[in-house]
Amino acid sequence: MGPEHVFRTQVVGAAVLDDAENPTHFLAAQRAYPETLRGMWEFPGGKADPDDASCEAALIRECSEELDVQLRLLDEIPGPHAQGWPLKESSAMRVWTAVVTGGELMLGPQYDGADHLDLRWIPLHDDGAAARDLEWIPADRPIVEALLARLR
Ligand SMILES: Nc1nc2c([nH]c(=O)n2[C@H]2C[C@H](O)[C@@H](COP(=O)(O)OP(=O)(O)OP(=O)(O)O)O2)c(=O)[nH]1
Repeated sequence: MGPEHVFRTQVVGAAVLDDAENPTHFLAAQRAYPETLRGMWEFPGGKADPDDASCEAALIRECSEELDVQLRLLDEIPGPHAQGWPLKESSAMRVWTAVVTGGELMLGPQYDGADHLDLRWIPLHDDGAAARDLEWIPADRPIVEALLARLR
């Protein structure tokens, strides 16, 4: 896929950090559906709709709907395409670091959302061991590496 490839579906994802200045953990979410992705870990987010004013607005909306929290976006983790990181032939994801500015994340057994089986804070300063140990959606692995490299 060359740099001119157009991805039909724009996905957006958040690498939610526990702190903007001195992050020690980021949030990973375990997908509940579809069956082929069930149990795999991802960045919370979803598809941008035509109604969203921007990808940033889409990401804030998705996280409000799915996680019931307000996010402040920090920096984009730039992927190899203008549309971000390729997921499939037809889709790519733009990813931002972010912090929670409103609401409260429900983790572990308290989490009752339909989209995820589990939400977990993953430590950043173990050389990426805990992050790499999760069974990520395969397309997310390079994004995880870029995140770890950026926050090292
Ligand atoms: N949210 C998210 N989706 C990802 C990641 N990696 C990855 O390959 N994907 C894929 C899975 C899905 O095919 C697509 C995102 O769709 P989604 O199901 O999360 O989006 P949505 O909430 O708008 O869902 P829907 O209404 O269409 O069900 O991108 C990731 O890290 N986060």
